[in-house]
Amino acid sequence: MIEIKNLSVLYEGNTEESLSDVNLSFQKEDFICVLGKSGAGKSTFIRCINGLQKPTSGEILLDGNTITNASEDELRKIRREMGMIFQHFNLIPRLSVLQNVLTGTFGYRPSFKNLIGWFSAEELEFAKSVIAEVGLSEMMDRRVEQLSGGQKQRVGIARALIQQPNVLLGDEPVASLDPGTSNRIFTLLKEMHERHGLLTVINVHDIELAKRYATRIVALKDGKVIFDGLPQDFTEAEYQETYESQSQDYFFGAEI
Ligand SMILES: Nc1ncnc2c1ncn2[C@@H]1O[C@H](COP(=O)(O)OP(=O)(O)OP(=O)(O)O)[C@@H](O)[C@H]1O
Repeated sequence: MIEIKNLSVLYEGNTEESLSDVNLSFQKEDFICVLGKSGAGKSTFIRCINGLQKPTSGEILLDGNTITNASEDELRKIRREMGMIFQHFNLIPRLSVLQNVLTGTFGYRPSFKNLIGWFSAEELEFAKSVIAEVGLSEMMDRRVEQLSGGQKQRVGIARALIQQPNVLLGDEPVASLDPGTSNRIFTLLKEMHERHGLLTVINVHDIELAKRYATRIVALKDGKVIFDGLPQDFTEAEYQETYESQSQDYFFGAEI
């Protein structure tokens, strides 16, 4: 579904590549957690997939169509296929849950409709159904600034779902949340992955979450893929190589 071929990124002014000859192939069934210490290249990787960052060399294909060399018009279509969730949610604080979720349709509606804020009855119904899916029906009209972090991320997920994407990308979506809330958000993401057949690729710092929820782990170090495999095969040795430090025993001592 997504093919990543010889992907490299060298930012202007840097001497070291931030991604270096990355080759990966992702399928619809994958729920991928991307691990790596700070600066390993995780955000750059996600930004390349959704076309926000142009690689220095290499190519990314979505269902056989180039993302890397797409025109602005093609890129707009490709981005509609890809929902994105963020660490800091990127919501509009003074708008309601419903209004924020509806902004997820802006990429594919005529701009005059966005300007006057006109939505059809079907669009409103669909927005309400995705809000129900993330468990926020009771809060539909509440301003987003009044919500907790976990609730805000649920709005972020609903805003991605309203696009009816085939791919969901997340750049550290739980980094600002406590462990219990992070687990609940991952449970929701896994449900959405299974229910909607969404290829999911998420950067995460928390290895425990990755081991619990991912169907596949990709680890980056200095811009290179150093592990691509099943969560159970990401053991102490892989942890040490990825983070250059020893893991806490409980990660590997117990079944998680
Ligand atoms: N716009 C940029 N210009 C120059 N260098 C950049 C830019 N963005 C990232 N880098 C560099 O690229 C490398 C990878 O950064 P990236 O943000 O992709 O890593 P990361 O794994 O997501 O880190 P973190 O977990 O801290 O967010 C780092 O060395 C970083 O300094």
